[in-house]
Amino acid sequence: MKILITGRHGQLGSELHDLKEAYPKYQMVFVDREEMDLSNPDQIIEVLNTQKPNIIVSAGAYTAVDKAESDQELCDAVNHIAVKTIGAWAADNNANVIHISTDYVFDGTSETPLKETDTPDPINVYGLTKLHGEQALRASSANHVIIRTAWVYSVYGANFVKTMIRLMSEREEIGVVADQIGTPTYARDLAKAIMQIIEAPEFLQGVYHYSNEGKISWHEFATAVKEIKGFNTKINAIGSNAFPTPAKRPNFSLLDKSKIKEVYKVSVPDWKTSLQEMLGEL
Ligand SMILES: NC(=O)C1=CN([C@@H]2O[C@H](COP(=O)(O)OP(=O)(O)OC[C@H]3O[C@@H](n4cnc5c(N)ncnc54)[C@H](OP(=O)(O)O)[C@@H]3O)[C@@H](O)[C@H]2O)C=CC1
Ligand SMILES: Cc1cn([C@H]2C[C@H](O)[C@@H](COP(=O)(O)OP(=O)(O)O[C@H]3O[C@@H](C)C(=O)[C@@H](O)[C@H]3O)O2)c(=O)[nH]c1=O
Ligand SMILES: [Mg+2]
Repeated sequence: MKILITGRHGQLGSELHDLKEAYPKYQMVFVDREEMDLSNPDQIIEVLNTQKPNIIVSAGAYTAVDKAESDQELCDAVNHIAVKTIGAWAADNNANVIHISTDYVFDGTSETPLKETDTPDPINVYGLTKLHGEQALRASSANHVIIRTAWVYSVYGANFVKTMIRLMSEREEIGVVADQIGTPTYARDLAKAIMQIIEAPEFLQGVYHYSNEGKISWHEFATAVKEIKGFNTKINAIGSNAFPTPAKRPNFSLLDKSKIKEVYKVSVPDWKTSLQEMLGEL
């Protein structure tokens, strides 16, 4: 069984790579930007034809949410057209696709945890291109699982936790938004969940929501990092309007994880336990 993973050097790609030794029964092939430029459909097909994977884990993506607002074409190529291309190849070659999507496909107006049946309505370019990627994969008729996750962090790559540590080591006072509610996801937990899906006796298609357990704001997330790391920086709770960014973010993106727990029996660690684990390794 051969598994091809895109986004080798991203947070999720790196965590999946760390699990490679634990799964010697699979041939896990990782591709980075150089080996497979996701904005180049011909190269995607060429690599897939050479590698002929049984499973594709589509972890590569354009994730710079603010930059995407002025870089829509490239963002669409990577988050939408590449997924369409992967889906078409998988349908023709009977491969399964596990694709990663985002809480940012939702508009943030819900007041209850978001279910897979809730209607997406993105409010920024990144979210829109990710939604178009999901739709293209579904239309491809490839066997697929789409995992929508949220607020991903890891010791690898760039993320909110590492940004907060940098800011807190430089400043005495920072402001962090308190009116955007969701749940962080430790990329290692997500990588383990993906391997559990691969290990499952049956590949049950569809969309699944996955994050860690809990309900917090970015402000509470930053405060937890501060407490665990022992910083003295004052973290002011601010409204989104006091932290203007090119892209709008949803105010509420808490995901309901019932379906993935029920169908794939995955465990969903508490957000703070996972944050402590990650910070312990940083
Ligand atoms: N990060 C987050 O907070 C969240 C992420 N997600 C989704 O989860 C998945 C994994 O995200 P995560 O690991 O955090 O993302 P990262 O930004 O850490 O990694 C993305 C990877 O995609 C690669 N990539 C970007 N553009 C191209 C391209 N043109 N060709 C080839 N590779 C490219 C990057 O390559 P390079 O290293 O060369 O830049 C990088 O390795 C993505 O689908 C993302 O949309 C969902 C919710 C939250
Ligand atoms: C750096 C900083 C950010 N913020 C705010 C901005 C934003 O609303 C929130 C989080 O900032 P970030 O830029 O890390 O978040 P962002 O890049 O929007 O994170 C998103 O990335 C994509 C890829 C996803 O799929 C989403 O699930 C989500 O994780 O914190 C502050 O309030 N103060 C600060 O000092
Ligand atoms: Mg970001």
